[in-house]
Amino acid sequence: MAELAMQATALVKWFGEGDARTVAVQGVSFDARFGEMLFIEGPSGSGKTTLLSLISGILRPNEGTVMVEGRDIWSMTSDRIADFRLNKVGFVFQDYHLFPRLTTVENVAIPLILKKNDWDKSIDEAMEYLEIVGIKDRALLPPVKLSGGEQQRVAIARAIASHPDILIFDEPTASLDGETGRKILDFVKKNILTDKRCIIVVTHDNRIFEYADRIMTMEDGRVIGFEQGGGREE
Ligand SMILES: Nc1ncnc2c1ncn2[C@@H]1O[C@H](COP(=O)(O)OP(=O)(O)OP(=O)(O)O)[C@@H](O)[C@H]1O
Repeated sequence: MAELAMQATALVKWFGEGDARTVAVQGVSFDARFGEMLFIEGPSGSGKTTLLSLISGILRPNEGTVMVEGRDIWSMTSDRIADFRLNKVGFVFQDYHLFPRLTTVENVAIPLILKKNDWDKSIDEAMEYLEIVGIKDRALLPPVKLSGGEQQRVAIARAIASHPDILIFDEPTASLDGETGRKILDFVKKNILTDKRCIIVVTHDNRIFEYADRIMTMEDGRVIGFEQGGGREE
């Protein structure tokens, strides 16, 4: 079996207290393996976003552990947790979160600059990631001049600039038409998924389930099942 990139055990997260308490995640355990594309699906409000925040070092669980490289991330100091967020996890958000006043290449260079790299070197390196995602010719344009699929690629280039072990996509196809969505998933599976990385995709879009290696289904803050996905390879 492939090596584990992350192992979550008995995670619990609630918001509010007393009568106002909502238990968003109620005892969730799962692992993510290097080289796999793991989909997390479930109805709105089932706890998917909260779970992602717990495993990516954004939100501290009330109970449970998130083991990465043999350590519970939540037992680390806040500096180490910040380091984990910056270096081990990448996010591609549904609405891309690109900065409109920066050029495409500057958007991709942001994580490199945050790591205190030299500006020119960061731009050069960002160009390499734009080449990987196939839109180097768009480097000097602002994101608003790009199509939805191209903006998604910018977000992917920015996410992989940190060389994350765990790359998380939140509803990657929600703003794309069916064909562009499938093209993006094909591309990600062929070019972004490696045997040293795992990709977690949160989605409602059953048109793309064929790309999953495993599909985890959530309901009311709990995992109600795992299925093998199509594991599609072109
Ligand atoms: N910051 C918060 N404060 C209070 N309740 C919250 C908070 N964040 C989430 N919740 C509640 O926790 C539950 C799970 O929400 P969550 O956003 O994790 O679900 P989801 O499956 O990601 O939903 P969606 O698909 O709509 O994004 C919901 O009942 C939600 O209202």
